[in-house]
Amino acid sequence: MTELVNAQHLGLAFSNRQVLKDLSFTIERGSMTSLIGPNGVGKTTLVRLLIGNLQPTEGQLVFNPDKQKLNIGYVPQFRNLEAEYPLSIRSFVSLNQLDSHLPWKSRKERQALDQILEQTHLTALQKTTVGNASGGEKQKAYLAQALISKPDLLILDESTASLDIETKEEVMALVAELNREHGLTVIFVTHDLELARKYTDQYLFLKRGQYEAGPMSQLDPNLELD
Ligand SMILES: Nc1ncnc2c1ncn2[C@@H]1O[C@H](COP(=O)(O)OP(=O)(O)OP(=O)(O)O)[C@@H](O)[C@H]1O
Repeated sequence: MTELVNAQHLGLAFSNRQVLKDLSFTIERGSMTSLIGPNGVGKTTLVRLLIGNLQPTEGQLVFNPDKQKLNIGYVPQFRNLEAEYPLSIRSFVSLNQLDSHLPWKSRKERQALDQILEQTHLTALQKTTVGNASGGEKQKAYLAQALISKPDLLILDESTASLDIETKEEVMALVAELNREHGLTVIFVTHDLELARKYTDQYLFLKRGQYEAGPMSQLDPNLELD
């Protein structure tokens, strides 16, 4: 595996409040890492650093290949879209397709859409309006929308919270399949240690002023968050 992200002695302070301190870790290409830790410990702050909308106050984030910013796919916590939401799943996914500024889709863009819909098992549902899709289908549509821009890294930010257990599993099984078959690199921000253990191979555990990182097999089996 090659490194995608190398965080070197990262620190982040908001005015006089130090949130992250001397944080060093790597994210390998094709890995699935759970970002865990109690409420308020700095997980969102770290995500904002990775996305590039905050700059570290100490240390640095180095990307491989060397660039200022990664192309990040981001899937937020599930938010329901009402039944009246009129876009089809296909159109919804294409909202994030930034290849051209033409008012119509090129053949290449249509093919890319077909491919993502297939990879996320949404082909048969592509004409369904998002408003009429189930919770799991909606979350898969958000996932497909994040993937259409071919991100270097997919961040699932509590993306399974507030879904029922079966749907959480369905979404994570799909992410794991995308990781296995297409080498997708994933950071899963979660409080759900069961899902983290089942679906991800690495962990980064932020504690107040400290952290732990390593293969998931080394995470304390008795750990409880919050
Ligand atoms: N823009 C900001 N200005 C000042 N303080 C901030 C700012 N953003 C976050 N913080 C503080 O930084 C700390 C870390 O917040 P952050 O949202 O990163 O935690 P978190 O681990 O994501 O929490 P949760 O699990 O509850 O989402 C908190 O004490 C928060 O109040």
